[in-house]
Amino acid sequence: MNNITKPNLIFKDDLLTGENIDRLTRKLKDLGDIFNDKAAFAQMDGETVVYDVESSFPVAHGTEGGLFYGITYIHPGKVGQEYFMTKGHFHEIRNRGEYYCTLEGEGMLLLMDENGNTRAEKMIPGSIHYIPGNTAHRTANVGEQILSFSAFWPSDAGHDYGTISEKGFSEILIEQEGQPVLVPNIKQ
Ligand SMILES: O=P(O)(O)OC[C@H]1O[C@](O)(CO)[C@@H](O)[C@@H]1O
Ligand SMILES: [Fe+2]
Repeated sequence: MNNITKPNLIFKDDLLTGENIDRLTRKLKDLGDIFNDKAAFAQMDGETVVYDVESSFPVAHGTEGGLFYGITYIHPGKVGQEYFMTKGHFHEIRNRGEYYCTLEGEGMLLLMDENGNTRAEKMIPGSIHYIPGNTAHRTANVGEQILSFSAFWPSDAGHDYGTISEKGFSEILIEQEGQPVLVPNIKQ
């Protein structure tokens, strides 16, 4: 394998044409509970798009043994010191894992286990990230352009947003002196 040149991804758009495609846009007004700086949030336009997700569902939701594919595009921006980021979730069937592959931009993937231990992985174009089962995941755009990444997850995984929307992650990602830094979440 050492001498093989890895191909560029060429399926970025092809899989996302045709039937069974879902397109979702999340705006600031949909994400009021995830940002800690409520004063900064209140000053911003709720219609601002934070991220778009295009997903391909070749089988019905809940089908055991199938796989879904999606691309998420997170716009650059911050609410106070916190970067624009996804809602974040555990999977409804907790032990289901997922892969992310970064396409463009610069990001951080936050991973939190069920004991509340949070860690972060840097996302750069081409980086591949394994999200184990029983792990909440959230992605933040820490760059100045769009962060896009593809995701592959089991069609029976489902999304559980409840825990995260209530308590958040145990650590939050903020900009300090121009750098992304994880700090304890006072909400917990
Ligand atoms: O579902 P959230 O937390 O808004 O984040 C969107 C991302 O998560 C997924 O729902 C899958 O885990 C993808 O479709 C997308 O990459
Ligand atoms: Fe997921």
